[in-house]
Amino acid sequence: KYLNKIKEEDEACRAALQSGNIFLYHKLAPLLRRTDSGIYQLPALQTKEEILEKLGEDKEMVKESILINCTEQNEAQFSFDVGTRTSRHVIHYFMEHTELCRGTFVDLRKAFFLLRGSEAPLVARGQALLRWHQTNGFCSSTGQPTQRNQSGSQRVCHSSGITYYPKMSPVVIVLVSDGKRCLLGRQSTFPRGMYSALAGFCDIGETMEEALRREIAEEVGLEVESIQYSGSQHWPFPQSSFMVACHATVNPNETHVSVDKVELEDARWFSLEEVQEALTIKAPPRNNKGEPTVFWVPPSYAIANRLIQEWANLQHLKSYLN
Ligand SMILES: NC(=O)c1ccc[n+]([C@@H]2O[C@H](COP(=O)([O-])OP(=O)(O)OC[C@H]3O[C@@H](n4cnc5c(N)ncnc54)[C@H](O)[C@@H]3O)[C@@H](O)[C@H]2O)c1
Ligand SMILES: [Mg+2]
Repeated sequence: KYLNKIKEEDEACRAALQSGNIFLYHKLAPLLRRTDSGIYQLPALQTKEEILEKLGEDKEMVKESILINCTEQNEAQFSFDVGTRTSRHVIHYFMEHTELCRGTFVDLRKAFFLLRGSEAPLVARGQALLRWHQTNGFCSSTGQPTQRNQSGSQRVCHSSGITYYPKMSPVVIVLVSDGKRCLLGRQSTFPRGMYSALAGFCDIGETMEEALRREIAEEVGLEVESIQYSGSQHWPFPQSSFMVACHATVNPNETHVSVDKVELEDARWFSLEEVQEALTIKAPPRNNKGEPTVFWVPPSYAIANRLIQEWANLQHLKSYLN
């Protein structure tokens, strides 16, 4: 309820910013702090904190922070990108003084690896909102500048009256099984050796089930028999996607895979043993060119990993019951 209030009411949001926590980014790369015990955290800065006070007149810019969420104690959480402003003074200040907040700006993919628990989705959400504001400054109907509200939950074109809201693209991601094996594929852009569950963007007007059946038919030429929903995830790469994750089965007598070579470099069936081995790999061994040398699957922060883990668990349960 409180989150909704500060999202909608400019005055309440300005007040929340006074005592709220701010997470810093530089050109969409979040600031992380390494603790003495070697754990990485998201440093939550306060508007009154030394580093922000030192900005002098530019301190006003902090008012442009975007509301991300609030904690259970009703502390508002904001994101602020120091790298997008023309003021070189500010950018240099932060790049040279990151030690003041005992941290460094790191690429979001790396941050996903380093952070634990709820901090990874929080940092992704902060980045997604900043990215959306940075790319939606103009109305696509009139070409006029759009104005944000204080929280950043929307932008309005006062000339056309159109209100724009932060956008996600729905994507269906599916782990196909024939009862004994699961189907994984890779795009040529994936790191070497990494295979993942198949995924695809939903077309306008499609249901999730229709998108799933179409993607599997298009990418590997298989006909899905049954679908089971597993979970969902916001995915910030390369832009905000809303990943809907499912398990699906095919007829064990109709498992011939016909790979669409435009979309995928390869797709094939993997046994439980192969999958189990891949799930134990935290960082794949690499050759002297730095390329992974074994079959591995996406890391635990990706919902593909959860699908693969669930499938392996189910196979275990089945063999135990037999
Ligand atoms: N979190 C995870 O575990 C996980 C795992 C696999 C893939 N993914 C993500 O799923 C997404 C979709 O997977 P895919 O690449 O196989 O999709 P896909 O099979 O639909 O193929 C991508 C193509 O779809 C078209 N397209 C249609 N609508 C689009 C839109 N809104 N944005 C971008 N392209 C669009 C483009 O031509 C693009 O080249 C990717 O962004 C990928 O990062 C996430
Ligand atoms: Mg795909």
